[in-house]
Amino acid sequence: MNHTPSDAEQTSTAASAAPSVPEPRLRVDGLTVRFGGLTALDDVSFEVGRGEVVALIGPNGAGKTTVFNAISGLVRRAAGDMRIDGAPAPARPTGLVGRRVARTLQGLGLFDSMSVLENVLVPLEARSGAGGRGRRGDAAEQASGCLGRLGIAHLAAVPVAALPYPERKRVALARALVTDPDLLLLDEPAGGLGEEDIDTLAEVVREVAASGCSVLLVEHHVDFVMGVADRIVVLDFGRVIACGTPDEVRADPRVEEAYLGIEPAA
Ligand SMILES: Nc1ncnc2c1ncn2[C@@H]1O[C@H](COP(=O)(O)OP(=O)(O)OP(=O)(O)O)[C@@H](O)[C@H]1O
Repeated sequence: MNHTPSDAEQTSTAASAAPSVPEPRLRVDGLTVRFGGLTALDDVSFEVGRGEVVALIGPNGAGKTTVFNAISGLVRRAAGDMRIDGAPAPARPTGLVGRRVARTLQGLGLFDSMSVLENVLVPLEARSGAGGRGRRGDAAEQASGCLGRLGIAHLAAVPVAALPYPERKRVALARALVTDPDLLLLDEPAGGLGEEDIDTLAEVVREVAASGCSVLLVEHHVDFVMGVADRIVVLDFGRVIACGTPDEVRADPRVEEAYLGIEPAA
């Protein structure tokens, strides 16, 4: 007997034949965070794909750092779902262990009395616990390689306290990159840097993304963001007011009004 497939069967066959779409590296869906009576984030949704650079921009107090803190499990969500490679993001920071997520901090958070190399070894030693001799050797090699990648290998033995701010920022970036993360969260990476250092930073971010690592960055330096981001998410008063390519976001009158400081045309 001839069998003509029903619409439902056709749809089901088409669905099973369709190539599976990989999960985004990070999916934030309906994220809401409250501090007492203040709603710092209100139903925020966006994604970061694999090897994609996404920038979060917005005025002071818009909620950018709170997004990072929520992803890191440092603040409690009132609502929303967050997934890293399809698995729920942790509710506590310790839940990030083993998740291949690294973050830099606005305040850098370096150990000033320790050398550059010792600082960059910290996450590797934390990962391997006490570690055996062999693993310590591997870690030192890995850390030195990372310092070389960021052009600061010659500073390995220098105490961090003796370094000028731009070099300290490179150390903080090296400490995040040394664990070879799949998702890198950069909190104001260009802040306090001169033009030359910002150009170098942009190159590093592009290289990191080209290697498959996804980058989510919070940044006020608009030229850096426009040059390095594949997509930009604009927050204002805890809500997403625009999302798109740099050109799309630049042309959006809501963004000009809220953030870029240009009066929208009447
Ligand atoms: N731990 C906290 N307790 C109470 N309020 C907080 C806390 N953290 C942030 N906020 C408030 O939440 C809102 C969002 O702050 P957040 O630091 O995320 O903004 P931001 O966009 O990163 O700002 P900036 O660009 O100045 O760093 C602000 O009104 C801030 O005062």
